[in-house]
Amino acid sequence: MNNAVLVVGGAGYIGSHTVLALKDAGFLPVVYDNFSSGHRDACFGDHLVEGDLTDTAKLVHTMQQFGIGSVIHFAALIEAGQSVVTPLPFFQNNVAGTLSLLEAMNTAGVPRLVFSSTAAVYGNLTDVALLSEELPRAPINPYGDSKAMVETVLESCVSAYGLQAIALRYFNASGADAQGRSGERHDPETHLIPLVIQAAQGRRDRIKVYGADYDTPDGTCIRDYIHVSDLASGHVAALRHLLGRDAPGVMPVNLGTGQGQSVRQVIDAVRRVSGRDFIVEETPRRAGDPATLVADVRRAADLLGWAAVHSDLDTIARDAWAYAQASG
Ligand SMILES: NC(=O)c1ccc[n+]([C@@H]2O[C@H](COP(=O)([O-])OP(=O)(O)OC[C@H]3O[C@@H](n4cnc5c(N)ncnc54)[C@H](O)[C@@H]3O)[C@@H](O)[C@H]2O)c1
Ligand SMILES: O=c1ccn([C@@H]2O[C@H](COP(=O)(O)OP(=O)(O)O[C@H]3O[C@H](CO)[C@H](O)[C@H](O)[C@H]3O)[C@@H](O)[C@H]2O)c(=O)[nH]1
Repeated sequence: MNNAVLVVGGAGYIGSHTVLALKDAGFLPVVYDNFSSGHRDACFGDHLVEGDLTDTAKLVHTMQQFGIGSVIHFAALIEAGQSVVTPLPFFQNNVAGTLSLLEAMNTAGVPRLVFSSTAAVYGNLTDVALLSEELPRAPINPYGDSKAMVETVLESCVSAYGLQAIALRYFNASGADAQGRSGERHDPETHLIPLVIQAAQGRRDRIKVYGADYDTPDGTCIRDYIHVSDLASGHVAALRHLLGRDAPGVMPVNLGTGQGQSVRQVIDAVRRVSGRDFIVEETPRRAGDPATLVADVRRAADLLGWAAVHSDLDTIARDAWAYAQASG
Protein backbone atom coordinates (compact mmCIF):
# COMPACT_ATOMS: atom_id res chain seq x y z
CA MET A 1 0.00 0.00 0.00
CA ASN A 2 1.25 3.48 -0.87
CA ASN A 3 0.89 5.47 2.38
CA ALA A 4 2.02 8.89 1.14
CA VAL A 5 -0.98 11.24 0.91
CA LEU A 6 -0.91 14.78 -0.45
CA VAL A 7 -3.24 16.89 1.70
CA VAL A 8 -4.02 20.04 -0.27
CA GLY A 9 -5.37 22.66 2.14
CA GLY A 10 -4.01 20.60 5.05
CA ALA A 11 -3.23 23.71 7.13
CA GLY A 12 -6.91 24.62 7.38
CA TYR A 13 -9.61 23.69 9.85
CA ILE A 14 -10.81 20.31 8.54
CA GLY A 15 -7.50 19.53 6.83
CA SER A 16 -5.42 19.88 10.02
CA HIS A 17 -7.70 17.51 11.94
CA THR A 18 -7.60 15.05 9.05
CA VAL A 19 -3.80 15.13 9.00
CA LEU A 20 -3.82 14.16 12.69
CA ALA A 21 -6.18 11.26 11.95
CA LEU A 22 -4.11 10.15 8.93
CA LYS A 23 -0.97 9.98 11.07
CA ASP A 24 -2.80 7.97 13.75
CA ALA A 25 -3.91 5.58 10.98
CA GLY A 26 -0.34 5.04 9.70
CA PHE A 27 -0.44 7.26 6.61
CA LEU A 28 2.32 9.74 5.69
CA PRO A 29 0.58 13.07 5.04
CA VAL A 30 2.34 15.78 3.03
CA VAL A 31 0.61 19.15 3.51
CA TYR A 32 0.39 21.46 0.46
CA ASP A 33 -1.08 24.88 1.27
CA ASN A 34 -0.81 28.53 0.24
CA PHE A 35 -1.76 29.78 3.74
CA SER A 36 -4.47 32.03 2.36
CA SER A 37 -6.62 30.92 5.29
CA GLY A 38 -4.56 28.12 6.86
CA HIS A 39 -2.17 28.33 9.80
CA ARG A 40 1.48 27.31 10.01
CA ASP A 41 1.02 26.05 13.56
CA ALA A 42 -1.77 23.74 12.32
CA CYS A 43 0.51 21.79 9.95
CA PHE A 44 0.89 18.35 11.48
CA GLY A 45 2.05 16.49 8.35
CA ASP A 46 5.35 14.70 7.87
CA HIS A 47 6.26 17.35 5.29
CA LEU A 48 5.01 20.81 4.35
CA VAL A 49 5.11 22.38 0.88
CA GLU A 50 4.00 25.99 0.49
CA GLY A 51 2.30 26.37 -2.86
CA ASP A 52 -0.85 27.30 -4.72
CA LEU A 53 -3.42 25.01 -6.30
CA THR A 54 -2.97 26.78 -9.60
CA ASP A 55 0.76 25.92 -9.71
CA THR A 56 0.35 22.67 -11.64
CA ALA A 57 4.10 22.16 -12.12
CA LYS A 58 4.77 22.47 -8.40
CA LEU A 59 1.99 20.00 -7.65
CA VAL A 60 3.47 17.49 -10.12
CA HIS A 61 6.93 17.96 -8.64
CA THR A 62 5.59 17.51 -5.09
CA MET A 63 3.71 14.34 -6.01
CA GLN A 64 6.83 12.88 -7.64
CA GLN A 65 9.18 14.03 -4.86
CA PHE A 66 7.20 12.33 -2.09
CA GLY A 67 5.91 9.30 -4.04
CA ILE A 68 2.31 10.37 -3.48
CA GLY A 69 -0.29 7.63 -3.99
CA SER A 70 -3.46 9.56 -3.08
CA VAL A 71 -4.67 13.13 -2.74
CA ILE A 72 -7.12 14.68 -0.29
CA HIS A 73 -8.26 18.08 -1.53
CA PHE A 74 -9.58 20.62 1.00
CA ALA A 75 -8.34 23.85 -0.57
CA ALA A 76 -11.21 26.22 -1.39
CA LEU A 77 -12.96 29.43 -0.57
CA ILE A 78 -15.70 28.29 1.77
CA GLU A 79 -18.19 31.01 2.74
CA ALA A 80 -21.53 30.43 1.08
CA GLY A 81 -22.84 33.92 1.98
CA GLN A 82 -19.74 35.70 0.64
CA SER A 83 -19.96 33.73 -2.61
CA VAL A 84 -23.21 35.53 -3.41
CA VAL A 85 -21.44 38.90 -3.09
CA THR A 86 -18.16 37.99 -4.88
CA PRO A 87 -18.71 34.83 -6.93
CA LEU A 88 -15.73 34.99 -9.32
CA PRO A 89 -12.95 34.16 -6.84
CA PHE A 90 -15.01 31.15 -5.75
CA PHE A 91 -15.13 29.74 -9.28
CA GLN A 92 -11.48 30.63 -9.85
CA ASN A 93 -10.15 28.97 -6.70
CA ASN A 94 -12.60 26.12 -6.32
CA VAL A 95 -13.14 25.10 -9.96
CA ALA A 96 -10.08 26.31 -11.89
CA GLY A 97 -7.84 25.38 -8.94
CA THR A 98 -9.21 21.85 -8.90
CA LEU A 99 -8.68 21.50 -12.67
CA SER A 100 -5.01 22.29 -12.08
CA LEU A 101 -4.83 19.65 -9.35
CA LEU A 102 -6.51 17.02 -11.55
CA GLU A 103 -4.12 17.81 -14.38
CA ALA A 104 -1.18 17.39 -12.00
CA MET A 105 -2.52 14.08 -10.70
CA ASN A 106 -2.93 12.82 -14.25
CA THR A 107 0.62 13.88 -15.19
CA ALA A 108 2.11 12.32 -12.04
CA GLY A 109 0.03 9.13 -12.37
CA VAL A 110 -1.81 9.56 -9.06
CA PRO A 111 -5.29 8.02 -9.45
CA ARG A 112 -6.96 8.44 -6.04
CA LEU A 113 -8.75 11.57 -4.79
CA VAL A 114 -10.88 12.39 -1.79
CA PHE A 115 -12.59 15.69 -2.57
CA SER A 116 -14.20 18.12 -0.08
CA SER A 117 -17.67 18.63 -1.41
CA THR A 118 -20.53 20.04 0.61
CA ALA A 119 -24.16 19.79 1.62
CA ALA A 120 -24.54 23.09 -0.23
CA VAL A 121 -24.79 21.09 -3.51
CA TYR A 122 -28.31 20.07 -2.45
CA GLY A 123 -29.68 23.61 -2.37
CA ASN A 124 -33.07 24.26 -0.84
CA LEU A 125 -35.01 20.99 -0.98
CA THR A 126 -37.48 21.88 1.74
CA ASP A 127 -39.78 18.95 1.03
CA VAL A 128 -37.03 16.37 1.63
CA ALA A 129 -36.41 15.41 5.27
CA LEU A 130 -33.05 13.71 4.76
CA LEU A 131 -30.77 14.54 1.83
CA SER A 132 -29.54 11.42 0.06
CA GLU A 133 -26.79 11.32 -2.52
CA GLU A 134 -29.22 10.19 -5.25
CA LEU A 135 -30.96 13.58 -5.25
CA PRO A 136 -30.07 15.91 -8.10
CA ARG A 137 -27.52 18.61 -7.38
CA ALA A 138 -29.37 21.92 -7.10
CA PRO A 139 -27.18 24.49 -5.34
CA ILE A 140 -28.59 27.95 -4.61
CA ASN A 141 -25.36 29.89 -4.17
CA PRO A 142 -22.12 30.20 -6.18
CA TYR A 143 -20.14 28.33 -3.51
CA GLY A 144 -22.44 25.32 -3.89
CA ASP A 145 -22.32 25.75 -7.68
CA SER A 146 -18.53 25.63 -7.62
CA LYS A 147 -18.52 22.35 -5.69
CA ALA A 148 -21.25 20.83 -7.90
CA MET A 149 -19.21 21.78 -10.98
CA VAL A 150 -16.19 19.97 -9.59
CA GLU A 151 -18.28 16.86 -8.94
CA THR A 152 -19.30 16.98 -12.63
CA VAL A 153 -15.67 17.37 -13.68
CA LEU A 154 -14.68 14.37 -11.55
CA GLU A 155 -17.32 12.25 -13.30
CA SER A 156 -15.77 13.13 -16.66
CA CYS A 157 -12.32 12.12 -15.44
CA VAL A 158 -13.30 8.57 -14.50
CA SER A 159 -13.36 6.95 -17.92
CA ALA A 160 -10.98 9.49 -19.48
CA TYR A 161 -8.16 9.22 -16.92
CA GLY A 162 -9.06 6.30 -14.64
CA LEU A 163 -9.78 8.60 -11.69
CA GLN A 164 -10.77 6.89 -8.42
CA ALA A 165 -12.60 9.48 -6.35
CA ILE A 166 -14.94 10.01 -3.44
CA ALA A 167 -16.65 13.38 -3.05
CA LEU A 168 -17.37 13.75 0.64
CA ARG A 169 -20.33 16.06 1.09
CA TYR A 170 -19.82 17.45 4.56
CA PHE A 171 -22.63 18.99 6.43
CA ASN A 172 -21.69 21.66 9.00
CA ALA A 173 -18.17 21.11 10.27
CA SER A 174 -17.85 22.13 13.91
CA GLY A 175 -16.06 21.45 17.20
CA ALA A 176 -12.35 21.06 17.82
CA ASP A 177 -9.75 18.41 18.57
CA ALA A 178 -10.52 17.02 22.05
CA GLN A 179 -6.81 17.28 22.93
CA GLY A 180 -6.77 20.95 21.91
CA ARG A 181 -4.22 20.51 19.09
CA SER A 182 -6.39 22.27 16.49
CA GLY A 183 -9.72 24.03 16.18
CA GLU A 184 -11.75 26.48 14.13
CA ARG A 185 -9.90 29.73 13.33
CA HIS A 186 -11.41 31.24 10.19
CA ASP A 187 -10.68 34.93 9.62
CA PRO A 188 -13.10 36.53 9.21
CA GLU A 189 -15.20 34.00 11.11
CA THR A 190 -18.66 33.55 9.61
CA HIS A 191 -19.69 30.18 11.07
CA LEU A 192 -22.40 30.01 13.68
CA ILE A 193 -20.78 28.01 16.49
CA PRO A 194 -17.52 29.96 16.80
CA LEU A 195 -19.48 33.23 16.59
CA VAL A 196 -21.86 32.14 19.37
CA ILE A 197 -18.81 31.18 21.42
CA GLN A 198 -17.27 34.61 20.84
CA ALA A 199 -20.49 36.14 22.16
CA ALA A 200 -20.34 33.87 25.23
CA GLN A 201 -16.71 34.94 25.78
CA GLY A 202 -17.69 38.61 25.56
CA ARG A 203 -15.52 39.05 22.46
CA ARG A 204 -18.55 40.21 20.47
CA ASP A 205 -21.47 42.05 21.94
CA ARG A 206 -24.22 39.79 20.53
CA ILE A 207 -25.05 36.91 18.23
CA LYS A 208 -27.30 37.69 15.30
CA VAL A 209 -29.86 35.10 14.23
CA TYR A 210 -30.14 35.38 10.46
CA GLY A 211 -33.84 34.87 9.99
CA ALA A 212 -36.46 33.67 12.49
CA ASP A 213 -39.21 33.36 9.88
CA TYR A 214 -38.19 30.11 8.17
CA ASP A 215 -40.66 27.28 7.82
CA THR A 216 -39.00 25.27 10.60
CA PRO A 217 -40.24 24.36 14.12
CA ASP A 218 -38.67 27.41 15.82
CA GLY A 219 -38.39 29.60 12.70
CA THR A 220 -34.58 29.42 12.48
CA CYS A 221 -32.46 27.45 9.99
CA ILE A 222 -31.68 23.83 10.64
CA ARG A 223 -28.28 22.29 9.98
CA ASP A 224 -26.59 18.94 10.60
CA TYR A 225 -23.54 19.78 12.75
CA ILE A 226 -20.75 17.23 12.45
CA HIS A 227 -17.71 17.16 14.73
CA VAL A 228 -14.51 17.89 12.83
CA SER A 229 -12.84 14.80 14.32
CA ASP A 230 -15.67 12.69 12.90
CA LEU A 231 -15.04 14.32 9.52
CA ALA A 232 -11.36 13.46 9.90
CA SER A 233 -12.10 9.77 10.51
CA GLY A 234 -14.46 9.88 7.51
CA HIS A 235 -11.52 10.84 5.30
CA VAL A 236 -9.43 7.96 6.59
CA ALA A 237 -12.36 5.61 5.88
CA ALA A 238 -12.78 7.04 2.36
CA LEU A 239 -9.08 6.68 1.61
CA ARG A 240 -9.05 3.08 2.85
CA HIS A 241 -12.05 2.37 0.65
CA LEU A 242 -10.30 3.75 -2.43
CA LEU A 243 -7.09 1.86 -1.67
CA GLY A 244 -9.01 -1.38 -1.11
CA ARG A 245 -11.13 -1.09 -4.23
CA ASP A 246 -8.56 0.21 -6.71
CA ALA A 247 -11.04 0.71 -9.58
CA PRO A 248 -12.05 3.86 -11.48
CA GLY A 249 -15.22 5.59 -10.32
CA VAL A 250 -16.55 8.58 -8.45
CA MET A 251 -18.97 8.39 -5.58
CA PRO A 252 -20.56 11.19 -3.55
CA VAL A 253 -20.90 10.33 0.15
CA ASN A 254 -22.58 12.46 2.81
CA LEU A 255 -20.76 13.00 6.10
CA GLY A 256 -23.27 14.13 8.68
CA THR A 257 -25.21 12.80 11.67
CA GLY A 258 -28.73 12.56 10.28
CA GLN A 259 -29.92 14.95 13.03
CA GLY A 260 -30.87 18.58 12.47
CA GLN A 261 -30.28 21.38 14.99
CA SER A 262 -31.74 24.88 14.76
CA VAL A 263 -29.82 28.10 15.26
CA ARG A 264 -31.64 28.53 18.58
CA GLN A 265 -30.66 25.01 19.71
CA VAL A 266 -27.01 25.81 18.96
CA ILE A 267 -27.24 29.01 21.01
CA ASP A 268 -28.79 27.07 23.91
CA ALA A 269 -26.03 24.43 23.76
CA VAL A 270 -23.32 27.09 24.00
CA ARG A 271 -25.14 28.68 26.93
CA ARG A 272 -25.27 25.26 28.66
CA VAL A 273 -21.61 24.29 28.20
CA SER A 274 -20.19 27.76 28.85
CA GLY A 275 -22.49 28.76 31.70
CA ARG A 276 -22.54 32.24 30.14
CA ASP A 277 -25.41 34.36 28.84
CA PHE A 278 -25.29 36.91 26.01
CA ILE A 279 -27.50 39.01 23.76
CA VAL A 280 -29.31 37.30 20.87
CA GLU A 281 -30.64 39.56 18.11
CA GLU A 282 -32.98 38.44 15.33
CA THR A 283 -32.08 40.00 11.96
CA PRO A 284 -33.25 39.47 8.36
CA ARG A 285 -32.25 36.33 6.50
CA ARG A 286 -28.75 35.97 5.02
CA ALA A 287 -28.77 35.58 1.21
CA GLY A 288 -28.15 32.06 -0.06
CA ASP A 289 -29.17 30.17 3.11
CA PRO A 290 -31.34 27.06 2.64
CA ALA A 291 -33.87 26.52 5.47
CA THR A 292 -32.84 22.96 6.28
CA LEU A 293 -29.87 20.72 5.48
CA VAL A 294 -29.78 17.30 7.15
CA ALA A 295 -27.88 14.27 5.85
CA ASP A 296 -29.07 10.82 4.97
CA VAL A 297 -26.07 8.92 6.34
CA ARG A 298 -26.78 5.39 5.12
CA ARG A 299 -24.27 5.41 2.28
CA ALA A 300 -21.40 6.43 4.56
CA ALA A 301 -22.28 3.55 6.88
CA ASP A 302 -22.76 0.96 4.11
CA LEU A 303 -19.86 1.92 1.85
CA LEU A 304 -17.26 3.25 4.31
CA GLY A 305 -18.33 1.60 7.57
CA TRP A 306 -18.30 5.10 9.06
CA ALA A 307 -20.61 6.87 11.49
CA ALA A 308 -20.27 10.00 13.59
CA VAL A 309 -19.39 9.27 17.22
CA HIS A 310 -18.38 12.68 18.65
CA SER A 311 -21.17 14.78 17.17
CA ASP A 312 -23.86 15.29 19.78
CA LEU A 313 -24.38 19.02 20.03
CA ASP A 314 -23.11 19.41 23.60
CA THR A 315 -19.86 17.55 22.81
CA ILE A 316 -19.32 19.78 19.78
CA ALA A 317 -20.05 22.92 21.79
CA ARG A 318 -17.88 21.76 24.73
CA ASP A 319 -14.85 20.99 22.52
CA ALA A 320 -15.26 24.25 20.58
CA TRP A 321 -15.62 26.21 23.85
CA ALA A 322 -12.51 24.54 25.39
CA TYR A 323 -10.45 25.31 22.28
CA ALA A 324 -11.61 28.94 22.16
CA GLN A 325 -10.94 29.46 25.88
CA ALA A 326 -7.44 27.92 25.57
CA SER A 327 -6.68 30.07 22.51
CA GLY A 328 -7.29 33.26 24.54
N1 LIG B 1 -16.22 24.34 7.23
C1 LIG B 1 -17.36 23.75 6.83
O1 LIG B 1 -18.38 23.76 7.52
C2 LIG B 1 -17.39 23.01 5.51
C3 LIG B 1 -18.58 22.34 5.17
C4 LIG B 1 -18.62 21.65 3.95
C5 LIG B 1 -17.52 21.62 3.11
N2 LIG B 1 -16.37 22.28 3.47
C6 LIG B 1 -15.22 22.22 2.56
O2 LIG B 1 -14.13 21.66 3.29
C7 LIG B 1 -12.90 22.21 2.82
C8 LIG B 1 -12.08 22.72 3.99
O3 LIG B 1 -12.84 23.68 4.72
P1 LIG B 1 -12.22 24.38 6.01
O4 LIG B 1 -13.35 24.81 6.86
O5 LIG B 1 -11.16 23.51 6.60
O6 LIG B 1 -11.57 25.67 5.33
P2 LIG B 1 -10.21 26.42 5.68
O7 LIG B 1 -10.30 27.77 5.05
O8 LIG B 1 -9.90 26.36 7.14
O9 LIG B 1 -9.12 25.54 4.92
C9 LIG B 1 -8.84 25.67 3.55
C10 LIG B 1 -7.36 25.52 3.38
O10 LIG B 1 -7.05 25.55 1.99
C11 LIG B 1 -5.97 26.46 1.76
N3 LIG B 1 -6.14 27.00 0.42
C12 LIG B 1 -7.19 27.72 -0.06
N4 LIG B 1 -6.99 28.03 -1.35
C13 LIG B 1 -5.79 27.49 -1.71
C14 LIG B 1 -5.04 27.48 -2.91
N5 LIG B 1 -5.48 28.12 -4.01
N6 LIG B 1 -3.86 26.82 -2.92
C15 LIG B 1 -3.40 26.19 -1.81
N7 LIG B 1 -4.06 26.18 -0.63
C16 LIG B 1 -5.25 26.83 -0.58
C17 LIG B 1 -6.10 27.50 2.86
O11 LIG B 1 -4.92 28.21 3.15
C18 LIG B 1 -6.55 26.63 4.04
O12 LIG B 1 -5.46 26.08 4.74
C19 LIG B 1 -13.28 23.27 1.80
O13 LIG B 1 -13.13 22.72 0.51
C20 LIG B 1 -14.75 23.57 2.10
O14 LIG B 1 -15.42 23.99 0.96
C21 LIG B 1 -16.29 22.97 4.66
O1 LIG C 1 -23.89 34.81 12.91
C1 LIG C 1 -24.55 33.88 12.38
C2 LIG C 1 -23.96 32.89 11.55
C3 LIG C 1 -24.77 31.93 11.00
N1 LIG C 1 -26.10 31.91 11.28
C4 LIG C 1 -26.95 30.85 10.73
O2 LIG C 1 -26.43 29.62 11.17
C5 LIG C 1 -26.60 28.61 10.18
C6 LIG C 1 -25.26 27.99 9.88
O3 LIG C 1 -24.45 28.98 9.22
P1 LIG C 1 -22.88 28.76 8.97
O4 LIG C 1 -22.38 30.03 8.35
O5 LIG C 1 -22.24 28.31 10.23
O6 LIG C 1 -22.82 27.56 7.96
P2 LIG C 1 -23.53 27.35 6.54
O7 LIG C 1 -24.62 26.35 6.75
O8 LIG C 1 -23.89 28.64 5.89
O9 LIG C 1 -22.34 26.75 5.64
C7 LIG C 1 -21.38 25.80 6.11
O10 LIG C 1 -21.80 24.51 5.81
C8 LIG C 1 -22.15 24.32 4.47
C9 LIG C 1 -22.60 22.90 4.36
O11 LIG C 1 -23.78 22.71 5.08
C10 LIG C 1 -21.01 24.74 3.51
O12 LIG C 1 -20.24 23.71 3.05
C11 LIG C 1 -20.15 25.88 3.96
O13 LIG C 1 -18.80 25.77 3.51
C12 LIG C 1 -20.05 26.07 5.40
O14 LIG C 1 -19.64 27.40 5.61
C13 LIG C 1 -27.20 29.31 8.96
O15 LIG C 1 -28.58 29.10 8.97
C14 LIG C 1 -26.93 30.80 9.21
O16 LIG C 1 -27.90 31.64 8.67
C15 LIG C 1 -26.69 32.86 12.09
O17 LIG C 1 -27.88 32.83 12.33
N2 LIG C 1 -25.88 33.81 12.64
